[in-house]
Amino acid sequence: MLRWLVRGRVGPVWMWKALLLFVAIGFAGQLLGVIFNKSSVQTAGRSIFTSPDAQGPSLGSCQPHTHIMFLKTHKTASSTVLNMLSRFGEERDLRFALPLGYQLGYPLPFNAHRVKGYRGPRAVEFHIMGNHMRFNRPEVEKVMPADTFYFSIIRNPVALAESSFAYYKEVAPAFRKAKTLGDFADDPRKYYDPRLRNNHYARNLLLFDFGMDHNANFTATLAQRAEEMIRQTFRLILVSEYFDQSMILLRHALCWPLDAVVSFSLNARQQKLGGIGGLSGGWVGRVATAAGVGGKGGRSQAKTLTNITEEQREKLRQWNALDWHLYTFFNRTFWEEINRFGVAQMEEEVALLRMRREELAHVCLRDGGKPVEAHRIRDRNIRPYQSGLVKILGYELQPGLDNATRTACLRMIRPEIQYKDVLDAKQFPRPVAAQAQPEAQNKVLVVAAGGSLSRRDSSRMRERPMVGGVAGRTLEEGERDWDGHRLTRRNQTLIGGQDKGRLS
Ligand SMILES: Nc1ncnc2c1ncn2[C@@H]1O[C@H](COP(=O)(O)OS(=O)(=O)O)[C@@H](OP(=O)(O)O)[C@H]1O
Repeated sequence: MLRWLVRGRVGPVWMWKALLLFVAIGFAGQLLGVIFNKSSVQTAGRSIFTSPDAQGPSLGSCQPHTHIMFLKTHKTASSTVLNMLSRFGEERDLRFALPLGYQLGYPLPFNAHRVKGYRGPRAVEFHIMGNHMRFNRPEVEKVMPADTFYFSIIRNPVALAESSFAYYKEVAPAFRKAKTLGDFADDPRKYYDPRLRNNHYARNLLLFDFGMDHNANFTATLAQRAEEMIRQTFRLILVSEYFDQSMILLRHALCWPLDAVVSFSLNARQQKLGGIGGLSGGWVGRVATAAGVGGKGGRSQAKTLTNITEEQREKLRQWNALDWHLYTFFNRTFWEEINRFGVAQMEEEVALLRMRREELAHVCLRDGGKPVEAHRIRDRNIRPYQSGLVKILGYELQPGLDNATRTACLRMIRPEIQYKDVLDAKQFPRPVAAQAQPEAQNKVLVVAAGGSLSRRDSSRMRERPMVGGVAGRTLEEGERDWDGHRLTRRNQTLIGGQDKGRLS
C-alpha cells in the first residue's frame, strides 16, 4: 500500500515523506513529554497552586475577609504571618497600609500619619495593615475600615526573650551589657535601665507592642486590664508554639483557602544545638511537631536553643510577669477556641496543612526545603536581613520552575523588608526616570525587620539585601523613620539624631 501511495497515486511523494516526518516528530515529542512530566519539578509545579488541594476543605458559603489588621508583635513568628497577608493581598490587588519607611513609627505609639498615602479618617482605602507598630487603637481606626478583623500572635515569653536577646543583642543596651541570656536572667535589674532607648526589647515586649506600660510592676488589676483591652479589640490571638493550629483557626475566621495559610518559617535563627534538618528531618515542620494538637493539654513548652537553667527560665517569667500573664491567659482562650472548633477536625486539618506544606516545599524549595544562611542564597533579593548574635536563615528556590510557579514560590519566601518594597512599588509606582537614578544604590539604608538599622562596613553591607535595590525604593538620607528621629549617616554608621542608644 505504501508503494501505491509513494508512487503518487494519492498526492506527490514529497508530501507523504513530510507527513511521515511530522508523525515521527509528534510521537517523539509525546514520548519526551511523558518522560519529563514524570521527572520535572517545573511541570509538577505548573498545576500545584491551582489544584483543588490549594482550596482545602470547604468553608461553606462565607466570604473571604479582606479588611485585616495584624498586630505584628516581635519575635513571635509574625514575619511568617505577615508574609501570608502580603501574598494574599498582592494576589488580589488589595491595598496595604504601608509604612513610610519600614515600620509604622515603632517604637512610638502608632500615628495614622505614618501610613504612606494616608489622606484622613474619612478616606476608606486600605485593606490590610501588618507592619511593626506599637498598637494605638484610635489611630489605627482612622486608617482601617470599621469592619476590620483584628488579630495578633503571642509566644512563650521565655522563648521570646531568647529570640529577642539573640536578635537585639547589640540594639538593646540591657542585652548589650549582659554576656549571656543566663547572666541577664540571673539579675535583670543589674543590666536594665528603663530610661534607655530600645530597652523595651528586654522586658514585657508583648505588652509594649500592644501599646501598654511594659515597665509597670505586676499587679492582678493591671494584668486584667491588659487582657481586657486585647479581648475588646482583637478577634483572634494566635500562639506561636501552636502555629499550625493557629493557621487553621485563622483560615476559618478569615474564610481563606488553605494555600493562603500554608507557609515556610521565615526569620528563623540558625539552630546551634542539634543542627538543621531538611524537610524530612522536620525543619519546615519542626515547630509543628513540637506542637502536636492538644499534646500537653494545651500547655506549651518554650522551645529554646540556648542553655539556660530552669531557675533562669523562672526568673525570666518573673521579669516578664505581665507578658507571662498574657501568654497563659491567651493560651487558655486559644485552646478553648480549639475545643469549640472540634479537636478531631483540628487534627484532620492540621494534617492536611502539613501535607500541603511538604508538597509545596518539594516543588518550591531547593534541597527539600532546607533553610540556608543568607550568603549562600544566590538571589540577593531574597536574602534575609541579619541581626545580632546568630545567623538568620532563608531559602533558595528550586531551579527550573516555570514562571507562574516561580512567582508563587518566590512570594512564599520573600523576606519582610523586600516584600514591603515590592508592595510599595506596586502601590506607588514611580516614574521610570526616577527609578533609574544611578546614585540610588549608594544611599541605601538597611533596616532590620525588628526596626534596627544596620551599621556595617561596606564590604559586609554587600552581603545584605539591598533594600532599595529590590524595587527601586530607597530610604533617603535624612528621612525620618524608626521612631521619628532624623537619621544621619557617618561612614556607613547610621545613628539616631539625638539619642545615646545606637540604632545598631
Ligand atoms: N511557623 C513558625 N512557627 C513557629 N515559629 C516560627 C515560625 N516561623 C518563624 N518562627 C520563629 O519566629 C521568630 C521570628 O519572629 P518574627 O518574625 O516575629 O521576628 S521579627 O520581630 O519580625 O524580627 C524566630 O524565632 P527564633 O528562631 O527562636 O529566633 C523564628 O524561628
